[in-house]
Amino acid sequence: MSERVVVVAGALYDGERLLAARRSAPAELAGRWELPGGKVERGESPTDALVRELREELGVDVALLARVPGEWPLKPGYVLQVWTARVLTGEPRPLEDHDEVRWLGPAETWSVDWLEQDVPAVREVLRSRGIQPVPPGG
Ligand SMILES: Nc1nc2c([nH]c(=O)n2[C@H]2C[C@H](O)[C@@H](COP(=O)(O)OP(=O)(O)OP(=O)(O)O)O2)c(=O)[nH]1
Repeated sequence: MSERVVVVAGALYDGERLLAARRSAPAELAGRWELPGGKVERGESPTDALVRELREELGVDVALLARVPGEWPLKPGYVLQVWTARVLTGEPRPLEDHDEVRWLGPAETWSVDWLEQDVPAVREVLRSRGIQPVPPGG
């Protein structure tokens, strides 16, 4: 039986602004926006994995703040878990898997083309921050 793959992602905040990252690969996801992160490796804790992924992908050291309640299905066998975080050192830049990063103020949250599977997670991130979750297109 195949194991469930946990993908961990960061909702990085700078004040009220949330960081979105545009994927450059694989082809079917390229151009769409996501919360940066990656797969938890065998023997690694989800939080260690997230700190590692954000260092590799964005060149930043982060402090994780809180787990956003819930988890969201991605492709079959994959689930997404999200933590809010803030940058301790570095300025996020796209080093791996992404070709652009953007800080989004509350009114700009839905101005990027999020991966469909990320939309409920982003909505929950906003709710956990006490921001009225205006739906995409709303
Ligand atoms: N990081 C991340 N991945 C997501 C999100 N939404 C979503 O469907 N995915 C998918 C894309 C990938 O198929 C998978 C995560 O893999 P990844 O490629 O980011 O992870 P990784 O760095 O550990 O992978 P790898 O390149 O080492 O294989 O989950 C999201 O918000 N963040």
